[in-house]
Amino acid sequence: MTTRTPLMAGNWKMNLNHLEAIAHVQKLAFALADKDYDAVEVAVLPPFTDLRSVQTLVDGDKLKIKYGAQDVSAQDSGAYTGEISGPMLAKLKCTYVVIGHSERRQYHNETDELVNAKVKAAFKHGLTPILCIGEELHVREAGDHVTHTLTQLEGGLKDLPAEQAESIVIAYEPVWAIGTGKVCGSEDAQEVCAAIRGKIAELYSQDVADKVRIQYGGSVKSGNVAEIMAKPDIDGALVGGASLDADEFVKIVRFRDQ
Ligand SMILES: O=C[C@H](O)COP(=O)(O)O
Repeated sequence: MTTRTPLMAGNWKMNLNHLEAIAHVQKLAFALADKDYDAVEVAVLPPFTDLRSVQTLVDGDKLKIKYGAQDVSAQDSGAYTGEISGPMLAKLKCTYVVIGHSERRQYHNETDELVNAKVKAAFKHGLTPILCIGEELHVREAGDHVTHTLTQLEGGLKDLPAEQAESIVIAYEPVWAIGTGKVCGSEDAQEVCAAIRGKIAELYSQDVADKVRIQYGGSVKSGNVAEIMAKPDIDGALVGGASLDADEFVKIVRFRDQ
């Protein structure tokens, strides 16, 4: 039985400028102790413009907090105005990169094909993808949430070798629970996360499936995180709004105390 270290990641979305980012990470660093990092991997996912400042702080103060980006280009370089490449993020020593967040799928028309290309670009440059999948409300109401989410999973993982797949992080984020305050019931979240692990076992092997960390995301707060984390196939949370409040995010990291 593989032991998976929980990953609590704060997706700041389009919030906090680079000065605010420094103050925020300093607050987190001040509050978090070695025992927190021993139990949980903690990461922040700031906007691109903050990454250099966060890197300087993390390097300079030798912080144990990890960081990453919210998106990556499928291309390595070239005439792609506005895009940020894998090599650029690798140079900033990012550990993680969020790929296929529902806000990218919805507002930037990202398809499973593009998401798959971005996953491959991330691995090519030594970044660990946090691959986001999950259904909209109408899909859940129709009872198609598992099929829909597994189709996105298969699309995102297409042609990915097992040695890469085993280190990917999957974030199950039901779109209707994002930023709405409507948290998906822990049983419902577990149902989909178990199905995700089952599909990975089918696509690769049980050994690979046992290694992959699956996060839940959607209105996670200190008040509901413990119940969610009690589920066997949920290995962490991708936290949006609540990660902007340092005290609240620290409480989420300390989910075992809630
Ligand atoms: O990436 C994070 C998710 O979209 C969840 O956002 P939220 O915690 O604000 O609902």
